[in-house]
Amino acid sequence: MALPWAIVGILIALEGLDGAGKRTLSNALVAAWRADGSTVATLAFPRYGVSACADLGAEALHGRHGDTAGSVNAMALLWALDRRDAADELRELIATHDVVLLDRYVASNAAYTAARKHEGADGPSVDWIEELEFGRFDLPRPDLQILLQVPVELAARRAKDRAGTEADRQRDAYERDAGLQERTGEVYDGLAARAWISRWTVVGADVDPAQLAAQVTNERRAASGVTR
Ligand SMILES: Nc1ncnc2c1ncn2[C@@H]1O[C@H](COP(=O)(O)OP(=O)(O)O)[C@@H](O)[C@H]1O
Ligand SMILES: Cc1cn([C@H]2C[C@H](O)[C@@H](COP(=O)(O)OP(=O)(O)O)O2)c(=O)[nH]c1=O
Repeated sequence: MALPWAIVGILIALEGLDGAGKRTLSNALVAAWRADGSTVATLAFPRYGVSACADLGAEALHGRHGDTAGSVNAMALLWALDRRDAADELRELIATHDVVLLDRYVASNAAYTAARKHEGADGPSVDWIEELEFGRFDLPRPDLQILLQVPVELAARRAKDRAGTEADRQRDAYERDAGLQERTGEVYDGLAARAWISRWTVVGADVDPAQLAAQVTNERRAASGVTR
C-alpha cells in the first residue's frame, strides 16, 4: 500500500564519456549523501548480468552477434529495452529513497546515437530517443542530469589504463573509436546547453563530490520544503 507520506525522491542521472569517472564520482556522491542521513539507491545502465538486452549489447560491442553493432538503431533499441524492463523498479526506488542516482540513463542513448550518426543535440536521433524512451516506454524523467565533462584524451587514457588493469574491462568498439568519443562529448555539451529533458549541472574532472552532494541536497530540500 502506498503510504500517504511516501518519500518522493529526486532522480539524478550521471552522464559522461567512457572513462570520464562516472562510477568513481557516483561512489563518492553516495557516500556523502549517506553520511548526511539521506537514503540513496543506485542503478547503473546498461544492467549487465541482469538484462539480456544489456548483455547482448555489450557482447555486440565486443564483436559478437554478427552485424548487430553496425546498426546504430539496433544498438540503441537494446539499451532502451534494458531501461524499459527497469521502469517499475525505478519507480519503486524513487518512492522509497531520498535520492536515486543512475550511472548513465537515457541521455547516454541520445548522445551516443546522435554521435554515431554525425548529428547534433537537436537532431532527429535525440528526438527519436526522447519519443521512444520517455514517450512510448514512459520511463521516469530525471529531475537533474549531471554531465561529468572531462577532456576526451583524459577519458580515453583512463579507459585504456583500466582495460590494462581490470580483467573484465577490455575496451569495446565505442571506447576504441576516438572520433565517436569526441562527437559524443559535443552532443552531451549540446544536450546540457539546451536543458534537454531536465536541468543539467556540468562538472569537471576536479569536481569536489562532497560539495556537489551538498548542493544537490540543498536544492532538493528547498524545492520540497523539507527541513530534515
Ligand atoms: N577523479 C579521478 N582522478 C583520478 N583517476 C580517476 C578519477 N576518477 C576516475 N578515475 C579513474 O579513471 C578510470 C575510469 O573511471 P570510472 O569511474 O570507471 O569511469 P566511467 O564509469 O565514467 O567509465 C578508473 O580507473 C578510475 O579509477
Ligand atoms: C546506457 C547506454 C550506453 N551506451 C554506450 C556507452 C558505452 O560506450 C557503451 C557501454 O556502456 P558503459 O556504461 O560504458 O559500459 P562499460 O562499463 O561496459 O564500458 O554503450 C549507449 O550508447 N546507450 C545507452 O543507453
